[in-house]
Amino acid sequence: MITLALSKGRIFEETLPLLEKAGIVPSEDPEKSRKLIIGTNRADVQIIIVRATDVPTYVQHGAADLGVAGKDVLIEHSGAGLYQPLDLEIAKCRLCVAAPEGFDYASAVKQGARLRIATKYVNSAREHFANRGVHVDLIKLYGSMELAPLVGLADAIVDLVSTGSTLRANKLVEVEEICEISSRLVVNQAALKIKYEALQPILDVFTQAVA
Ligand SMILES: Nc1ncnc2c1ncn2[C@@H]1O[C@H](COP(=O)(O)OP(=O)(O)OP(=O)(O)O)[C@@H](O)[C@H]1O
Ligand SMILES: O=P(O)(O)OC[C@H]1O[C@H](OP(=O)(O)OP(=O)(O)O)[C@H](O)[C@@H]1O
Repeated sequence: MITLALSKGRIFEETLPLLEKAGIVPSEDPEKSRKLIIGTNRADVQIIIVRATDVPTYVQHGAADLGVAGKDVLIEHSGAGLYQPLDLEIAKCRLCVAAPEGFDYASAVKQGARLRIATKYVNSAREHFANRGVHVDLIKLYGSMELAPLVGLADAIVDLVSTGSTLRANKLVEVEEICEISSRLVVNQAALKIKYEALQPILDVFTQAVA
């Protein structure tokens, strides 16, 4: 049995066409079903539905043989035991620093001010501000980062931006790009050896599909 870990929403939807090319069709839609283990048209392939941030953990421990996870998630996770053979170029966005429209971020940085930064991405944020020599207090949040500066919890945020509509709706502006984000295939290193004959054809199809 091959077990693939996916999160509901954009990762599941954007991975579907790749799976189809590999001849794998899920037998249920995770948006409609409460099942966490979904079968496929192939008796030897199943899909487990997990939180996006949990995908690397399931694959690292071998509870899933492979999975799809955003680079943002992989940077925050240690990545130990994970083979990352492929950028699938799906779920594309960028990790950014954003601040309220009226906040002069550049001069605050120039003056050496200590900034309060709210984010789910503490490792990425810590590294970014350390590289730039900006003093920050990081405030860990688990979602809706855009709210933090609006209610005085933070001066700025580090979050994902795609169309920019969430920032605009909350009167925030992007002040720095940290890195581009897309989702990667992650494979359990031991599974790749033990289940090579079953896994390699799937990896090959995915590789061709994104070439
Ligand atoms: N607006 C976006 N546009 C494109 N890709 C995005 C966007 N937001 C997030 N992503 C990418 O898709 C991945 C999955 O996002 P999703 O919103 O499904 O989960 P999440 O809510 O961030 O995670 P969790 O449920 O664990 O808190 C993210 O890790 C990121 O790589
Ligand atoms: O620049 P935008 O296109 O507005 O996308 C950015 C938003 O998307 C993500 O959130 P989340 O995945 O929770 O929201 P979504 O599913 O509505 O994109 C991210 O945390 C931002 O809030």
